[in-house]
Amino acid sequence: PTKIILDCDPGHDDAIALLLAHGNPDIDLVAVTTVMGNQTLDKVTRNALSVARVAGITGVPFAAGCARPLVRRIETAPSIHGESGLDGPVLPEPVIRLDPRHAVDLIIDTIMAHEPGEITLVPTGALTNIALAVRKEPRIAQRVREVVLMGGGYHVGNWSATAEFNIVIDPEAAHIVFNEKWPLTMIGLDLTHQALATPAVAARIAAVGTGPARFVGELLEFFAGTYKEAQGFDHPPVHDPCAVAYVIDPSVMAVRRTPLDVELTGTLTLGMTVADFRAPAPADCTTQVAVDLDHEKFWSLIVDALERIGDPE
Ligand SMILES: Nc1ccc([C@@H]2N[C@H](CO)[C@@H](O)[C@H]2O)cc1
Ligand SMILES: [Ca+2]
Repeated sequence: PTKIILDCDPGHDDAIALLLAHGNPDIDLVAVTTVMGNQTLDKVTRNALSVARVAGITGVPFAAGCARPLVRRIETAPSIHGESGLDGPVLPEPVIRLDPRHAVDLIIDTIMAHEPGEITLVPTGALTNIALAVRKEPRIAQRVREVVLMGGGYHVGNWSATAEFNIVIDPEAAHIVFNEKWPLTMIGLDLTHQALATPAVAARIAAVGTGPARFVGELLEFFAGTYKEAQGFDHPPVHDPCAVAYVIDPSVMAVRRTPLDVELTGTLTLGMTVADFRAPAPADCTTQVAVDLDHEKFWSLIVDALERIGDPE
């Protein structure tokens, strides 16, 4: 199995990414860290611990990270995720307790305790924790197997005309992460807007018939409502599990090697992830973007993970 650290801001789709990572046998979830974003740090952290209880995750360290971006003021997304950050289902009282370390230290300690090339970093929120980790311990840049992140978009924005939420709420952190020399796969909105939770998908999930499946159903019901209201989508795009799915089975999406960078001074383009598709990609290009999703294979991974999780309680 591939060992991953999931750095997240639950968030409806982060929660499903956590369930997928836990349920899929090809993933070894070695640590979970939280970062502000969809809601404040205390809320997303409490949400992560609640999802851990729903999923039956034990023996995995969870640590809270940064409560605000490196430079700018915090910005949350209650219009999509609600006041709690995980509105919809009843959230069970957490049973596991937080690791006492800061997320940045848990990330560094975990990577440095494993052999080079063993740990894959999977950020599905702002890149604040990841940026600070690689500044505090630069050696992680050559020890990490790869960074597979949900964020950005080469032709799509959702928090502005040109920028995606995870990137634009902390563009300086994103600039740091995108410019390290580690292998980096950007799973942006161009890809994740293909991961639509249609009624047929919701029906397949409901048919699993377990508590966690019902929990996901309630998440999707709320997410569908806010996505329709706030962004005019008929079905909600479930972004974050796409990053975990790529780690499980890279054939679930087509990728394209291309230089990437993050705009820090644009008026209309602040936080835009700029992909240079001019051919050929330079020999030293270590970044790639996801372009096309195998919808059927993706959702089957999620249904399979829920079937394997069963009813933990
Ligand atoms: N409108 C909106 C804002 C933020 C998010 C969160 N940010 C990323 C998508 O932009 C995902 O990680 C998701 O959790 C989703 C929708
Ligand atoms: Ca997220």
